[in-house]
Parts: sequence; C-alpha cells; structure tokens
Amino acid sequence: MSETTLQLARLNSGPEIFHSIQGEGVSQGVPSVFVRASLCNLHCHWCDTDYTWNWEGTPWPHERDSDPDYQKFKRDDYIVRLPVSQVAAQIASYRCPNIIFTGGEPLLQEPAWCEVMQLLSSQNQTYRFEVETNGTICPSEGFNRMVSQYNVSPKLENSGNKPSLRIVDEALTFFATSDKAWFKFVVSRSQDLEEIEQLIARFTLPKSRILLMPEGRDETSLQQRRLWLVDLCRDRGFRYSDRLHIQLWGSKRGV
Ligand SMILES: Nc1nc2[nH]cc(C(=O)O)c2c(=O)[nH]1
Ligand code: SF4
Ligand SMILES: [Mg+2]
Repeated sequence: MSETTLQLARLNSGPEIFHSIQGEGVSQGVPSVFVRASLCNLHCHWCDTDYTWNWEGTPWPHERDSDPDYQKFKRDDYIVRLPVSQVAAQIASYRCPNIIFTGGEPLLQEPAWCEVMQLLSSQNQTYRFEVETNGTICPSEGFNRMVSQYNVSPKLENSGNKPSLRIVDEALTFFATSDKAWFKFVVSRSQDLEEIEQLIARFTLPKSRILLMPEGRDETSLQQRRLWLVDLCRDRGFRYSDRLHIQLWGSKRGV
C-alpha cells in the first residue's frame, strides 16, 4: 500500500513548512513550526491564505478581485503532495517542540495529520500540537487525543460565507465543550460584536477562552481596527489578540 500523503500549500518549490513564532491567539510568541495545508471548505472574502482554495474556475469572490494584479490561483501550481513521513521529517529538522497545523482548513485531511503526529511523538514525547481551524469539522477521537490545543476561529457574516456553511452545530458544540479549545473571532466592524454575543449564547462558549482579533492583511488596516477593538475588549471583558506576524513581516508568506 502506498504511503498517505498530505496536500500542502506550495511555497516556491516546496511545501509551506516554516519555523517562526505563533503570531496570533493564546500562545502568541511561542516559537513554533507551522505546516500549511492546502484546501478549505470556506471562502472568506478577506482570506489571507486564498492560495489554498481560490482556484481558477471557481465562483468565489475575494476582496482583492478589483485589484488588477490579482488573479485566481492555478490549483496544480499551489499544491504539493508530500508523504507523511517526509512531512514529519521536515518538521523534526527544526528541533522545535510546538507544532501548528494550519491552512486552509487542516481538519479536511485529518487522517494524514494523525499519522504525522504518531510518527513525531514516537520519536519524541515532548511534541505539542496546535490546530488552527474554522470550527466546522468535528475531530475524531484519535486525532483529538493527540492534539493539545485548538485555535478555533468561527466565521462571521463579515466573511461572506453562507451561515449553513460557516456554523456547523455538531462541530461548534464539540469545541465549545472541549477544554483544549480557544476561540478567536476575526472582527472587522462593530456589528460583528452582536453576532459574537449570539454565538456565545447559542453554544455556551466559555467567555474566558474567547479572543477578539482585528481583521487585516497589512499593518495599516490592522492599526485602524486595533485601536477601537482594544477599547471594546476592555469594556466588554474579552481577551484581545493582535497579529504579531503581520506587524513584524507584513503579508509575507512563510513567516
Ligand atoms: N507567525 C505566524 N503565526 C500564525 N498564527 C496563525 C497563522 C496562520 O496563518 O494560521 C500564522 C502564520 O501564518 N504565521
Ligand atoms: S476559513 Fe480560514 S483558510 Fe478558509 S477561507 Fe476562511 S480565512 Fe481562509
Ligand atoms: Mg493566517
């Protein structure tokens, strides 16, 4: 039987696997190895990793459509298929214990990540795995056992996705009751708060595990939003998250 492969985002000639610091959420600042999956089941119109899903021939709109330099992506040019053993070996080469699976939506390829985690943990038990997810897919028991932390980012109306796609009751209920889950809402306008409060009530999301993060793919748009969002977090008792990697490196990939 041939080895399981992961479909990862392509960066230059290889997969987008890189060593950096966690730029967002509750583990902001922690040195980490990121592995970026290709493919997503949503299509947020402000997505900053649209090269994982905005393929030529698809109808999804994106905020950058009006930019003359913007084009949808040729699928084959932006995906690398890599056997799980090679993914694990590349992760291990950085000698860093905190590993972050992101995307795209990494849970679309859950069985392959299970194999990667098994391979790594059998070499070294100190590995810790975080998953950046949009919260629409319920993890399996086996996957869940190996993961230390979920950074769940449920999408709001501002993302442009249909409600039935972006809010999946079974999955969000799973995360709401998991002590491994933290919730990170991407906020772009003041109406978003009402929607967040509704989701908190509907799924009994634990308030102490909710972070609000400004939407922005560049420092200028982040700066506009962070000032009012910080005040709002203070006034309503939400934890705030910035996007440290955007502050440090802008919209560059692989950092
Ligand atoms: N440094 C850094 N931190 C991150 N946190 C979440 C990221 C993501 O794209 O999912 C990300 C990323 O791409 N870079
Ligand atoms: S869920 Fe994440 S990766 Fe998917 S389109 Fe939205 S922002 Fe992009
Ligand atoms: Mg990102």
